[in-house]
Amino acid sequence: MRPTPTVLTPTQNATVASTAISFLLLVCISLTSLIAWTIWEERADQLSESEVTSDNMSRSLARHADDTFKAADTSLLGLSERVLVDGTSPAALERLHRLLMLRVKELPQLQGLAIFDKDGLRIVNSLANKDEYGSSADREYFLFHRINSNPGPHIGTPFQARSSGDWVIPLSRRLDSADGQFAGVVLATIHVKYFVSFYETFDIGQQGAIALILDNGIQIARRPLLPDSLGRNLSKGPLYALYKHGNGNGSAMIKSTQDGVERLNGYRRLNYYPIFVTTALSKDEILASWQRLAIVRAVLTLCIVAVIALLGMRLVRQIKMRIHAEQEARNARDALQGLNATLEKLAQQDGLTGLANRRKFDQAIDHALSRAKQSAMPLAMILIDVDYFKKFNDLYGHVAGDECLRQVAAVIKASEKRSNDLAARYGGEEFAVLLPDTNLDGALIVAESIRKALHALKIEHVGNTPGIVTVSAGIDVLTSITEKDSAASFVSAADAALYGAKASGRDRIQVHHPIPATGNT
Ligand SMILES: Nc1nc2c(ncn2[C@@H]2O[C@H](COP(=O)(O)OP(=O)(O)OP(=O)(O)O)[C@@H](O)[C@H]2O)c(=O)[nH]1
Repeated sequence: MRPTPTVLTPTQNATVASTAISFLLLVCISLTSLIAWTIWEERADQLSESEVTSDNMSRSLARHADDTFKAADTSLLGLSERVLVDGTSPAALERLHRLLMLRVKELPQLQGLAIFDKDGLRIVNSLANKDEYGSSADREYFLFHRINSNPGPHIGTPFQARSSGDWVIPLSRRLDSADGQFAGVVLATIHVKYFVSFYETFDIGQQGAIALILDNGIQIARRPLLPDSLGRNLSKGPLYALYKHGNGNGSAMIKSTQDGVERLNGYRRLNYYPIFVTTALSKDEILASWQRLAIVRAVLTLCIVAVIALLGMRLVRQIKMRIHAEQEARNARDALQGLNATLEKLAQQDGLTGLANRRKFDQAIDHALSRAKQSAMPLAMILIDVDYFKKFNDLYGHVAGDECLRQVAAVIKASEKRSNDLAARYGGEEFAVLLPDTNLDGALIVAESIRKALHALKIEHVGNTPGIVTVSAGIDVLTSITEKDSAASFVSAADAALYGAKASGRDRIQVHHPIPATGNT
């Protein structure tokens, strides 16, 4: 046996449609959110990887700068010792000059070495023509050592060497006489381009930057080397603030005050010298490959979401069409049921008078009989017949006869006082009234009221003795229903009474039992 299909109510159908729309929205939003979250996570990973790279580079560059300054500083210590031990006799200075030239050749970072006396006058230098560029009294490093008794190394602001015009970083130490008085300065100048060339060997992208910055914020080397890079004071910038307030190492995303580019800056302090190195990778370049991938992913995701949305909308449309079709089918079914009910009613109605027809009346008798049997209540029937109706038709015509029957029917219909009372056209000019729970007295009252009401209408009928249309009626009342009582016997008893009424002069009521007839006799 095929299972009966489940029919949903309109509310349930609407719920199905809205659930489908909600599901569709949920899928689209979830998918978009998931991809957006993944893309964002990948961005964070990319930045975090670059942070590690930048930190590693800063570490190795700090080590390189330490080694570079250390090698030069070691030479300065050796020279100081030599001057103190050998003195400054012409022969000693001649040996010293050769030694200085040798050191400069050995160490590629060195631009030159020089020793100055307490007045800043050159004692000896590493130049081939040792008599050139005799004084440094105006140089920052000389002025620094003259007033600072600290014997440690000093790294000053870069300047252009008078001998070559190259930018150099001065690394110097103070010379003290045997009695502790300022005796001069021993100086090593280090090529800025030595650092810059080294920094150029690293892959830091087109917009990356590497810088070497003194502890006081003065920049002493940078890649790329801009015209105002060297000697620039960065102590007011955000990177310097971070460096000063942290432990000397770290990283941060900072917008450069030098060229306006936003970069991820890793910074690290040198171990032996008051300098820190910073490696900056451009944020745009770090995120460039991520950005390309993110755009492709976003476009693909939007395409997928659009396809899902389109298919989903089609599905929802089909659901709505199905709901609509079901609604229409329901409406058609309701209309059909209404039509059936009308047909059913018409099938039980008399076309001329609108009263119940014979078929309906027969059904009603059966039903009333079984009810009366159960309830032991009386059941009455009145059969009514228009007197001399053949004559009426003959006198006034069939159409007038029909109209007369309609008027008689209306009078009889008015006798239906209770819901179970039923007035019917029994056939031709004969009518019947079924009165459940009604005894003889009640039935007589109803029959008499019909007869009188018709009198009151005064429908002319010259073929009838009173001159108006009258009716005769026969009544039968069943007080206690037995097995031998049937619809047929019930009707025939009433019919017999009606026959009696006709026979005894018409326009009267006769009861089936031998009870004296009432009326105008
Ligand atoms: N106009 C019209 N006449 C009908 C209709 N049904 C039955 N008749 C007529 O009613 C008449 C009944 O006549 P009879 O049965 O001889 O009875 P009667 O003339 O009323 O005489 P009594 O019943 O003895 O008083 C017939 O002429 C039928 O043609 C109807 O629907 N319309």
